[in-house]
Amino acid sequence: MTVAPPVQAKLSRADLLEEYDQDRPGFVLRAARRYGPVVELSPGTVLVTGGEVAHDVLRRTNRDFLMDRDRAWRPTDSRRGEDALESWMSARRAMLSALSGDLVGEHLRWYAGELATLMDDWARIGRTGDPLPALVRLSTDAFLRLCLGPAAARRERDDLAALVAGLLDALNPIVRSSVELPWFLDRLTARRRRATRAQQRLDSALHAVVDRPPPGGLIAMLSGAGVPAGPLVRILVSATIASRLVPAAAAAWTLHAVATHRPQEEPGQVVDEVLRLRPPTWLLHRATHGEETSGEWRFPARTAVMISPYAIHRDERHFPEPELFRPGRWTGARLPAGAYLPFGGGPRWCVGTHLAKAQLTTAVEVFRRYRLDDVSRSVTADTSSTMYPRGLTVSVGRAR
Ligand code: HEM
Repeated sequence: MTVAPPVQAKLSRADLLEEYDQDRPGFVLRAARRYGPVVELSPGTVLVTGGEVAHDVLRRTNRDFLMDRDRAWRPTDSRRGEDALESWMSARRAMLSALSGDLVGEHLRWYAGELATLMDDWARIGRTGDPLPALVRLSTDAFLRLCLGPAAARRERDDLAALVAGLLDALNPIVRSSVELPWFLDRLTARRRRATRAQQRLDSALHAVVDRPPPGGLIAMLSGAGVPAGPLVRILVSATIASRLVPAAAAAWTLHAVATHRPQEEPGQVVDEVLRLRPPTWLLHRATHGEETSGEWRFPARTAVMISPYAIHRDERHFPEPELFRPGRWTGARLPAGAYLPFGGGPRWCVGTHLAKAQLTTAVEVFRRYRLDDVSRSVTADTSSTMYPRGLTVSVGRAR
């Protein structure tokens, strides 16, 4: 027999949103402690904080749990069998394979050099100020250079970077808000029209590149592998957005961890521990269209499912003393599926995982060459969309 997730006690939807907006990660952790792995926050919205259920939901994405965040429940093209989904999945297979090959080796050498130049600049001043904007510029530029190839002119990358930034600026008020309008109202709002225009500008710039891809880059490689222009542009839009703030947030948390703890463990373990405590994508979203069950839980039709890697990564069964930063815990670690999800899971796990982990490991190696101290007054986590550090300042001494 299956049961519906419990309803969060006696709070109106407005009260719930207010409590959530005051301290989103704290809200999620309290809900996990109070109600267990699955809780219905309000009718139609379920929060998953248990790794086992999260793994099952992610595994069944594209079939039973869809990528839709659209509360209007319009017909979706994110379901198995739809042409748009099939072409997306085939483009992502091609991108995954390209990003695990030779392309990344040269890229990492360039990335290490750029990051060292940035650190040298900071060392000259003696401190970073807020490091996030510079890290955002670096991660955006890094992915665009990978796309266009090392020979492409700097100006071409800068032009595309401006369009990516424009689209994210336009999307920001929409994704940061905890209130979602029904689609027929949403599409009439000025903010949605602005986002649509920004997306069209980026789409057409990427189409122009895909029509005549510069040699030696990811786009030329994917075009050469037969990925059609339409799906290629779609996945490039998604990847250019995904490779801007999220990897920069991860790099900023890594800088913070190295400056605060001076960890001596393997760089890869340091990265795993940073992403455990500070997963930039700290909430994942899925939706049911029909009624679904997972283990003992029943998810009614048209449920918005929020999955919290942030809470899942604090499960004491797998991570004793979970709030402590302890990279050594990763030595010989064997975790059950769903216990660690910084890059998601199931068929829609992050396409950039290999690239992102390699960049972060490189970043640990570069950061360690400097004398770093956390001199921030207080560092808090901004969680209105991606989890990134606010208030971080690091004092930077010259390379030893
Ligand atoms: C530390 C850095 C990164 C983290 C923590 C991260 C995390 C994630 C997560 C959790 C998802 C799954 C979202 C979901 O299930 O709803 C995702 C998806 C995705 N990521 Fe990343 N990501 C990172 C870097 C990158 C980079 C560098 C790229 C560039 C290729 C990238 C491209 C993508 C794309 C295209 C998707 C969508 C996949 C799909 O829907 O099929 N990510 N990322």
